[in-house]
Amino acid sequence: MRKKIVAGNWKMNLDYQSGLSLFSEIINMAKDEVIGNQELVVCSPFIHLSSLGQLSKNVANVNIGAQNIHQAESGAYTGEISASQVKSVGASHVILGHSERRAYFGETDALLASKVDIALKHDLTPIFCIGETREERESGAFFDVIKTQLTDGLFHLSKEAFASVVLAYEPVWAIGTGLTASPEQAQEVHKFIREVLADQYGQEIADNTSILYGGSCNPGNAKDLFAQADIDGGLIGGASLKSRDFIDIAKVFNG
Ligand SMILES: O=C(CO)COP(=O)(O)O
Repeated sequence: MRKKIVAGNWKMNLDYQSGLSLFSEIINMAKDEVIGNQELVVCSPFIHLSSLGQLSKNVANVNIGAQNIHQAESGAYTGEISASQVKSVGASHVILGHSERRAYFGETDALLASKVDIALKHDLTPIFCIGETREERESGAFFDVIKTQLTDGLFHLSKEAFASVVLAYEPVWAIGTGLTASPEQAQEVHKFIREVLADQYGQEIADNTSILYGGSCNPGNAKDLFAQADIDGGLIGGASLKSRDFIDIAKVFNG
C-alpha cells in the first residue's frame, strides 16, 4: 500500500511567531484527530524550520519540509540554503519543481534534476511538482508536458533512488485560483503519470509511488479528489494556513 500524504506548502507567508502558533495548533489537532496511517508534512519558510523541527520531534505523524534548496553541497552562494542545512534542523522533505519556482525563478528541468540528486544524497524526500499551464491544458499538450517534466527532472535516477520520490500533480491553472481540477480530470492525469512510471521503472515502483494532487484543494473538495484510485493525498497551499482546514483535509484518510 502506498503512503497517503497531506503536505502543506506555506509559501512566503507567516512571520516567525504566527508560523509557530499555526504549527502548534496543527500538531495538537493531529495528535487528537488524525488516526489513520496518513502522513502530514508542513513545508514552511526556512526561518521556521528549526523551531518546527523541535516542536515535532516526538510527533510520529507530522513531518516538516523545506520549499527549496540549492543544488550545491555548500559554498559561496550568498542567500542560499543547502540540503544538509535543512536536514540538520529536522526536515525530512523538500518541495522541488513547484511551478512558482519554475516560472518566477527560472528553474529548469536540468537544474531540478541536480536539486533532486542533492536532496536524495542528504536523505530528504523530494516532493517533485509537475503540471501544465492553462494554455497547455487547452491545447491538449498537457500529457506531453508532464511526461517531459518527469523524464528530464527525474528519470536519470536509478530505480532504487526513484523509490524515495513523492510526486505532486499541480495544474498551474488551479493554483491559488479557486479553480480545482475535477476529480476526473485529476485522476486522468494521475493515472497517466503512473503509466509513465511503469514504463520507466516497472509496475511495482509505479504502484508504490505516492502521487499528490495540488491546486485549490480544500476541505470541501478533498474527499472526492482523494477517493480517486491514483490520488494519494494533497499538496495544499492556501488551506494549509488554517489549522482547521489542513487537519480536516488530512482527516479524509482517517477511514
Ligand atoms: O501551489 C500549491 C501547493 O503547492 C497549491 O496552492 P493552493 O492550494 O493555494 O491553490
